[in-house]
Amino acid sequence: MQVNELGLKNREQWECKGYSLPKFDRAAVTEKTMENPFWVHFGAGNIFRAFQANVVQNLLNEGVLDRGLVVAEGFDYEIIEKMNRPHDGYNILVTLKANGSVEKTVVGSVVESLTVDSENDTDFNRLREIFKKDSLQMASFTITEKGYSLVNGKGEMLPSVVADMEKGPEKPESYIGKVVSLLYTRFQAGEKPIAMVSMDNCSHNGSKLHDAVFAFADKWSKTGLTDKAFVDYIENPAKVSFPWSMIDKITPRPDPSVEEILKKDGVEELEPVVTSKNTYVAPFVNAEECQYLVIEDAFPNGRPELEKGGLIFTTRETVDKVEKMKVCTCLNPLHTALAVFGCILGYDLISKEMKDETLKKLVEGIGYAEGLPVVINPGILDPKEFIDTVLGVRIPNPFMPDTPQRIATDTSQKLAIRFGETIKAYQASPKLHVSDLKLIPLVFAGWFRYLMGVDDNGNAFELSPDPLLDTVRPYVADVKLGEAVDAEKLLKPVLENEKIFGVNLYDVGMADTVCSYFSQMTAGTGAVRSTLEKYV
Ligand SMILES: NC(=O)c1ccc[n+]([C@@H]2O[C@H](COP(=O)([O-])OP(=O)(O)OC[C@H]3O[C@@H](n4cnc5c(N)ncnc54)[C@H](O)[C@@H]3O)[C@@H](O)[C@H]2O)c1
Ligand SMILES: O=P(O)(O)OC[C@@H](O)[C@@H](O)[C@H](O)[C@H](O)CO
Repeated sequence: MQVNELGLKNREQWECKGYSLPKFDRAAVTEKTMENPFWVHFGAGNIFRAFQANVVQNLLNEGVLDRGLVVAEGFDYEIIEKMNRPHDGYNILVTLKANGSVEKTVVGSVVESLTVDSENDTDFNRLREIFKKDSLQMASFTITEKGYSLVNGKGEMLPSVVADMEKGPEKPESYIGKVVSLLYTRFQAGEKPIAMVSMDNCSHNGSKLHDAVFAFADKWSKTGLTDKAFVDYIENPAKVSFPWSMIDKITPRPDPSVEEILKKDGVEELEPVVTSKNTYVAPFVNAEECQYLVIEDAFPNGRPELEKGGLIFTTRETVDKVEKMKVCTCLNPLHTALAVFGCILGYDLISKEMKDETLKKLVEGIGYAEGLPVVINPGILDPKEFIDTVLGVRIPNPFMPDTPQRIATDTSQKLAIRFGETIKAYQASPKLHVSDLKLIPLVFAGWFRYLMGVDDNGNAFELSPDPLLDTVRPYVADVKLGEAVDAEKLLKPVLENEKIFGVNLYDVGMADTVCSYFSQMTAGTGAVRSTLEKYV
């Protein structure tokens, strides 16, 4: 049983093992998609495989859609070369339900997989061709928060961005440079409309994508590297929109326990790959059942009826509220708290952490007591019910192989949005006081303690990748467990960094608390646990 066109010819073999297979005519769908593509997704990672690709598959099965997806990978070409192409774009989605049952679906809705590489003429020219098509309605993105950044940890423009800004849209190297070059192709083809939809977990994600795109369009238009009117095209929402969105579906990395289930069924060549750029991909993806994708309804070239697949289209204001609810209070901050302390306390599963009474109390406190008071009810989802499900069903799901190490990736990029927004809301409130926040500073102190790369037993552990590691690790490099530490002297430059925390922790009066917690957490082995027990 191979996950590819040939291997899927014997449908019975798969169906008798309980796999749901695509019910549409894939050859016909491929042909139509090649001719009239409507949706290109940038970022061929796990969330896309588990969520968007499956939504499109369901709509193809129901006959709501007659065309599939094109996926474009602009950062980690190995994903396309080692996964998508050998498997003809197929992928197995394994849904791990909280009651222990498992649903297996072969997803075949991705009918074209391309690298976004200006050195690869075949793929890049094909993308240019796609961007010239009248039929193209949306380009979406799950490229992680750092994918939108044009600068490094020190705030300096990335060399590839500097080069592209100077050279123009012909042969760009940087991710966003390549995307803007494709938009320029669309502009040149007759200023055709398109929605550029960021689906990453960052605040006001559409604006983040817009700002990065605008920086190139503005520069190129001003320096004559593109037509002067290109920037007006980007800035005209009737031509190019940048809707905000909120996406939610816990999608851990492909896990060996799931690989084993599929192997037992007789599925072959399942081995996951960890690419040289650290993406964990396999011919299968494992995810929870629960999912939400809420998108601002701003599609200048129209859009398919994706609401029939469960997506919610609404106003920007509602997306903002729903995103604040999920990313800033009711899910992602709790994840990051569990990630940081999970790594220090030696956990390798998020669900196991929820059996640790102290950690459970910690995330309940961050969610219900500190976060919930600043959540504005978005109307389409109830915040209290949402957090009840997150803490009662989703995060503790023992069948989900999610790890603190995955979630700890890029923590420096996430603290501002996951906690800073709450701090700002306390600052702005006439009734609430930043000094009431006792657990959020505990997570910040925990992050500094995490950066030491030494667990609570005093053993070294490997930190998850993060673009700021080289910048922030040196601040704690000389701290030794059991030795007195002048936390303020060491940590001040970081505590002041609004980019990391969303606020200057001195200005909001939280720096002293973080320093005090950090000193307590470094008092010796076991000090992280005892500090948590003291304050939670
Ligand atoms: N996995 C989840 O549970 C989940 C849920 C909701 C939202 N998301 C969002 O989706 C993003 C991707 O998650 P995933 O599960 O697909 O991760 P993944 O590790 O499977 O894939 C990451 C994707 O981002 C790309 N990427 C990584 N660094 C990049 C960079 N510097 N520039 C451009 N592209 C880069 C990779 O090439 C790959 O396509 C997350 O960062 C988050 O914003 C994930
Ligand atoms: O994907 P990241 O790296 O932004 O964050 C890690 C997790 O918190 C995240 O992936 C959640 O699983 C997801 O946001 C749930 O919808």
